[in-house]
Amino acid sequence: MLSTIDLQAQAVDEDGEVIYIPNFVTEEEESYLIRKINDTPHQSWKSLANRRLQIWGGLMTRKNVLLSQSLPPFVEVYPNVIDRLQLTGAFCTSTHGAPNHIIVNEYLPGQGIMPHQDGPAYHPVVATISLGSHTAFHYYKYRTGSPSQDATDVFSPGPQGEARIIDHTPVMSVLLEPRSVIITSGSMYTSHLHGIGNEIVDYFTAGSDDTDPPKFADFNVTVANWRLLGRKDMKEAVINGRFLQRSIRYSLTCRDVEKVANSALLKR
Ligand SMILES: O=C(O)CCC(=O)C(=O)O
Ligand SMILES: [Fe+2]
Repeated sequence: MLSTIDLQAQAVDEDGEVIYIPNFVTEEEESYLIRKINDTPHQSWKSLANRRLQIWGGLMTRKNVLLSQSLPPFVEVYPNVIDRLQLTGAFCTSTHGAPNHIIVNEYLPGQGIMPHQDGPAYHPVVATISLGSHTAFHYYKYRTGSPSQDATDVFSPGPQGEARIIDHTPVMSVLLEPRSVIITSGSMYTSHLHGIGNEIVDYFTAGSDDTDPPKFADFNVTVANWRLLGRKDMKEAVINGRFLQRSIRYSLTCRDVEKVANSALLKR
C-alpha cells in the first residue's frame, strides 16, 4: 500500500512538490485502460491541433463549476486508480480528498503540449498517469524583463490576460515512463508552467559520475528523476546516453475540481 511516507522517498525536487512513482499501474491494467480509452465512441474525442483528448467526470462551466458526472468504472472499479491516488495522500487537503475529474490526452510520436498552467478551477495538485509510451516532461518559469531582440520568446497569458514571457530553459525535466504517475503541487503547480516537446525520439547524454547526472541531450538539462526510474531498459538508455523512441502515449490527468454543481438542484 502506498502511504504518505513512501511519497517522500519518491520526491524529485528538494521541496517535494514533484513526486514520481514508477509502476503505479501494472502492465495488465495499462493494456486494459488503453483498450477502454480506445473503445469509447469516436465523438468522445475532442481533436486539438497537436493532440486529442477526452474529458471524464463532467464538463466545467465558464465560472469553473463542475457539472459532475460519474467517472468510468475503469478508473473507479478496475483498476481503481482513484482510490490508489487517494492512498498516496497527495489529495488529502483537497476539497473532495480525491480527484473528481480526468482529462485523457493522446499524443502520437512528434506531438506535445505547449508550456501552460492548469489554472485555478482545480485544487492545486495534479496527478498524471502515463500509459503506452514514455515522454519528456518539462517545468518552466516565467521570465521577467523585456522580450528578446531575436523574437524567439514564447508567451503565455497571465491572470489578467497579459502576455508573460516563458523562460525557455526548463527549471526541471523528468522522464515519464509508461505506467508511472507524476504528482505536481505547491509552487510547481501555482506559479510554474509545464509542457512536453514535440519530439519523436528523446536523446540522452550520459553523466560521468554521481555528481554529474544524465541529461536530456536536446535541452542540456538533468533527467531529474533518473534515480527513481523503474524500468531497467529505460534507466539503462538514460544512464548510458542512448535514446528512446516515442510511441502513442495516453496521459490521465487527474485533478479535484473545487466547485461542483449540486446535480439534485440542477434537475429541478
Ligand atoms: O500529458 C501530460 O502529461 C500533460 C497534460 C497536461 O498538462 C494537461 O492536460 O493539462
Ligand atoms: Fe497541464
